Amino acid sequence: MHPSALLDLASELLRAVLKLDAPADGVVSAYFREHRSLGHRERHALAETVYAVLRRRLLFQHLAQSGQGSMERRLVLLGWQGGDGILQAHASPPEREWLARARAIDVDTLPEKLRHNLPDWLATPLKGVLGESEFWALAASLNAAAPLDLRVNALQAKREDVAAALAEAGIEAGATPHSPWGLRIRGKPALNKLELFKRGDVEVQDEGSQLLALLTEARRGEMVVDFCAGAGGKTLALGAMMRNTGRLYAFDVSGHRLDALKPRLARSGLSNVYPVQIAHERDDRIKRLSGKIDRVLVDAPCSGLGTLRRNPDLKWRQSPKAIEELRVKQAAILASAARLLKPGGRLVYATCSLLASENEAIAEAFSTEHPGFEALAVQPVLECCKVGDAGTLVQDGFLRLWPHRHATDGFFAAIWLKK
Ligand SMILES: C[S@@+](CC[C@H](N)C(=O)[O-])C[C@H]1O[C@@H](n2cnc3c(N)ncnc32)[C@H](O)[C@@H]1O
Repeated sequence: MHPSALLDLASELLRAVLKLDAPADGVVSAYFREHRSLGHRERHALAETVYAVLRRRLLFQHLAQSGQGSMERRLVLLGWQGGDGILQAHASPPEREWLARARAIDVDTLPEKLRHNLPDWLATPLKGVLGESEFWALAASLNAAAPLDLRVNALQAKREDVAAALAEAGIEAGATPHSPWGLRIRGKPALNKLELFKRGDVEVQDEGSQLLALLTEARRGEMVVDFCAGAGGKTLALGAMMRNTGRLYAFDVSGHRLDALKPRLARSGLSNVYPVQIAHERDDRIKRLSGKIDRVLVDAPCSGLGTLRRNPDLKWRQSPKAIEELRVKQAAILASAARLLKPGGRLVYATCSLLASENEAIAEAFSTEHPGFEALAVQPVLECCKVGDAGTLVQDGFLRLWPHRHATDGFFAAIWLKK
């Protein structure tokens, strides 16, 4: 690939992503499948450029009002992540002059919106709950890349042994501050060719997701349901907590997502997991298990706004109307999943949303409408699981993780005991 073509490819890819009619990661992957000759570094440059533009879209669109060439080309020049050498060699002299002028603008003098790069419907409630100065810390962290966390499969390996094996492979990894299974990797090395990855000793999983699985305190020999299992990130953690005993049902309406669980299951050494595609949350198969389950995790479909570091397109693809629809779904799924529990059983509701409307509001409404469930405070549960600094992870009895405070994605969780 001639380097001059890279800027053109980046513009073409950005045009496709900015249609915002499909998740950006899917559009980028499809583009790379169509352009097989692109090398690792070229793919990295294109993907990171597109993500840089998505993160600062409002600022860049403002700056790109001047200049020449297509809008996408100007946005690519502003967000380019493939090294300045390529810009020096392959942007035209007028483009380079324009870029120098744009970069010299003091962003701090621009209107708020161009500094936080969030839509109003999202910025307003976040400011409301965090206050002005913390809001800006959150906005900055949402516009940075997320760290790479691993979960060590406790069934097969010890965290310190995995860290030592990674160090031998030249990969620096330190224990995550809260999850007992977590390792945070320095940089973004390719992991899937490592022997310890292939044999299922580790999975890529944000530390926050690990904590959600931990809140179930799933034990040996129990009947457990992961109600919205998806590709099974949390299912795998639950299965390891159960030491590969008992029965762990992985429900989801998406067969496609459950299919993605299968190779991960094969690596994990787990044989206690039963993936089940359900038609909807009131599927007959759920009725049959009613009152028989010890622990239910509801990792509900949500706006995903806690993952903006990884999925910056969501802030442009989500809308208040879509979130209202999700809220109805969340309440329906939680109510239906609750029927599975036996007396003394535990229900965990979780999202990766930052919005109280998908979190506290859903949990509080459930408590009001279900007197047969007693809300449990999250902190003692975390302490029981030997989670460090548990008190810093909770708010009003719920788990509340924030990228700017905890370096995790944004997560919420609530716990109930079935009386
Ligand atoms: C947040 S994702 C789950 C992520 C997964 N737990 C993990 O750790 O990788 C939410 C999942 O809920 C599923 N879902 C949507 N509607 C559902 C329903 N009515 N019943 C069960 N699952 C549903 C979606 O297909 C999606 O996989």
